[in-house]
Amino acid sequence: MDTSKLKITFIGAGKMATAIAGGLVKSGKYTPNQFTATDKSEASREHFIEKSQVTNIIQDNIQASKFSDVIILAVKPQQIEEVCKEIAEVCHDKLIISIAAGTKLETFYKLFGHKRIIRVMPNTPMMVGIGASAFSMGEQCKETDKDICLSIFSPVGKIHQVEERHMDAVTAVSGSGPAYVFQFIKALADAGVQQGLQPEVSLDLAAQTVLGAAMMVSLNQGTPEELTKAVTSPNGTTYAALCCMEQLQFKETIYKFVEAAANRSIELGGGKPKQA
Ligand SMILES: NC(=O)C1=CN([C@@H]2O[C@H](COP(=O)(O)OP(=O)(O)OC[C@H]3O[C@@H](n4cnc5c(N)ncnc54)[C@H](OP(=O)(O)O)[C@@H]3O)[C@@H](O)[C@H]2O)C=CC1
Ligand SMILES: O=C(O)[C@@H]1CCC=N1
Repeated sequence: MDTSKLKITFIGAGKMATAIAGGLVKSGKYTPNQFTATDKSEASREHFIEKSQVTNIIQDNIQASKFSDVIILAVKPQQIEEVCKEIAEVCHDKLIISIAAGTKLETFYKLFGHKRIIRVMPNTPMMVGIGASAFSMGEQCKETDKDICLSIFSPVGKIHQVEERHMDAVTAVSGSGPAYVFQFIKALADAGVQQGLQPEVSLDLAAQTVLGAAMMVSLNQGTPEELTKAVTSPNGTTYAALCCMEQLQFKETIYKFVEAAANRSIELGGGKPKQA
């Protein structure tokens, strides 16, 4: 679709809005003047301008919403209600996209008095064009609204449509996921330092290894199991490490922290976490 005339407002210009706007400008699919952003915090406003190249940033949420076609709600879940109540009167004819963790479509229906809302769970690697996101459509969304949503999130990564009941799982896997991977990279690099490597060499080797392995999965070079097998020589170094990982319950540990994130997403949406 032709997005050249689309006007988009971010309410909240923090880390995630910066990643989306910055990634879209870098992709060349949008120009900085198609975006407006608002933020209460001066530090966030300055960071947003510096990283996204978008300079149209103000403090008035109503003004910023009035003249845009799409409003992206990018404040923390705890700030969503206040912001929606403030801008609802100028949003009757707007497509609303929320990226807030946990907050349900039903909540937005009540706050806006219409159902032209899309819930998206993005992630910060959008800043470098390799995001992963999923979305669920509100009941009054048109097919063109889906096209608009795809035109915003697909230039900066992959996007999947999911049923809303799966949004907590998406949040726990790909929304929070970059943090798990950063922790893994840091630990792998630190372990390399412990084995005698220079810190910058070890960090580069660790990051490049994660990047390469992820690319192999993403480009369908094999299943993770097949690709693991290809690295593992009989009774070799990888085999020794994999035995140790199994003993340390590596997989079970991942299940547990992903469950903790999903449960927190459920709580943020006003629900009761699932029992383990
Ligand atoms: N960070 C991530 O990786 C991801 C975040 N999300 C979701 O995105 C949303 C934003 O997260 P994130 O970018 O990390 O958060 P940030 O805190 O970085 O950004 C939110 C910004 O909104 C500002 N703000 C608060 N109240 C208002 C208001 N009334 N009007 C305008 N601006 C306001 C905040 O200012 P102040 O700090 O002064 O309150 C802050 O600068 C959250 O709902 C989160 O669940 C989803 C996927 C990934
Ligand atoms: O930590 C959070 O709550 C947000 C949602 C997903 C990633 N960051």
